[in-house]
Amino acid sequence: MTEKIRETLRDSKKARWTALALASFTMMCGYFFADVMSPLKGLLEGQIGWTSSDYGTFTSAYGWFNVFLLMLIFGGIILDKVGVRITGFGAALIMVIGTAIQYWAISSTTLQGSSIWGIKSQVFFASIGYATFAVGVEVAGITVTKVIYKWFQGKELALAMGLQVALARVGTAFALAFSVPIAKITGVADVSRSVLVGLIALCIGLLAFVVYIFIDKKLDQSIADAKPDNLEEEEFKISDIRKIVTNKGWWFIAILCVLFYSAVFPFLKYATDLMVNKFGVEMDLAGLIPSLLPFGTILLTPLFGNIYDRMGKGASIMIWGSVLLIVVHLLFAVPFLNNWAIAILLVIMLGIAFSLVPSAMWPSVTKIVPERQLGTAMALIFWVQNWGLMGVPLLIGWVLDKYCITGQTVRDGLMVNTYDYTLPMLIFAGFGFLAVLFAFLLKIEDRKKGYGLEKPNYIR
Ligand SMILES: NCCCC[C@H](NC(=O)[C@@H](N)CCCCN)C(=O)O
Repeated sequence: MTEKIRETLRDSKKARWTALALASFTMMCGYFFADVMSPLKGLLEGQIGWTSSDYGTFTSAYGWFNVFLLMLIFGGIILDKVGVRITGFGAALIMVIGTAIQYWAISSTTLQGSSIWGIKSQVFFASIGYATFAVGVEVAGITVTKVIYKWFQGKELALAMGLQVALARVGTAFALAFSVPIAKITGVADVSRSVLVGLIALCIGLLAFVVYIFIDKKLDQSIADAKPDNLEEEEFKISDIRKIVTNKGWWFIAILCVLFYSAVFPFLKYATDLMVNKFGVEMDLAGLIPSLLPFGTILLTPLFGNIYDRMGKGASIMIWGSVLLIVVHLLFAVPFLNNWAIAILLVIMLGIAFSLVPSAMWPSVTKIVPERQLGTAMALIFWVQNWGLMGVPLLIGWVLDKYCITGQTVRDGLMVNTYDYTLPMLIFAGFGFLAVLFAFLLKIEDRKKGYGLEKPNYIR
């Protein structure tokens, strides 16, 4: 049996790392686009008259279809039923379509001045585009998890997942660092230009996935050739959903995930604005400090993944990452700590937290559910998480508009509000406290059920 398994294409280092590179590239483009608007909050206010609440509505649209129309869950079920090739291609195509809608909305002048259901038309359609894109990028995310498990099970699983996340962070870092310069490249600020660059990147990402499809076919063929004729694999059944949602360990990971990520991704959406308002950084440079966060994680996530592969301690890694998250957000909340050097230090610390938890969390899911349920289990975790990714930016936008406006100022010749970020940062720290609690519960559950979260992934 062991002999047979060794004969599949996944045993070729070149093949499995190439597969990882292609799928991760598609995700990197998706992550670039996901955050391309984040550093543009100030420009959106000045150039096309968006308020913080408009911006909050737009960013929260990320979860509209995923959460309310259950698109993510359908995506997970489709993934477990039809496999990574069709699902991944469909997801990449949906990303391109959503991005194109958003580009049209942002660049259109005809939408300005009207509204739909009380939302500015331009905000509404940009949000629809972003919500569509979000279905694609989230389903692509779960597909890539299954892709990595397919190629790396019993091998460098957490390292591979860490590298995929690291490349995704490169996409985020590029968006945070270059979105404003791209918008201003001609000297006249145009936010739609950054969105267009994202659209082009995603078209290339789609092509990369098409290439992946050919390698994946070869892998399946090699697995079929190596498998004894009488060995039937158990297929995913809809009743498996019940098994997933009655699994306590799965719930602890899902809740930890929503809490932890709610204190990171929504924070990033406002981080550029925080740098300007609290730390007095010039708007053109303000995106650079938050962009250090993904840069740090690029090295650290695979590093911690490698440690998990070889030494285990997955549940403990998640606890330490969540503790660090609280420390960072509490320090961000302290009013007199307002020097930009402190902001850099805190972002670096947040980068460590943001490497620890994901490096251990995603490989751990594969230890809690069997492979045939992996797509659906991941989709359900992402679904729970998307409530946070959708609700928290909305909450922070509302809190800022309602409680945190301290005055007005002229930036880049445009009149904008100034904000006190203490309250939003305390809210983020609160998520961190709850995350630590659930990380502990997960560790206890692991001890009871013997998932092996504290054990190495690598089978020698
Ligand atoms: N192989 C799966 C890795 C998941 C990585 C994880 N992504 C998510 O949690 C997404 N649901 C949210 C992506 C939001 C993008 N702005 C991550 O750590 O990025």
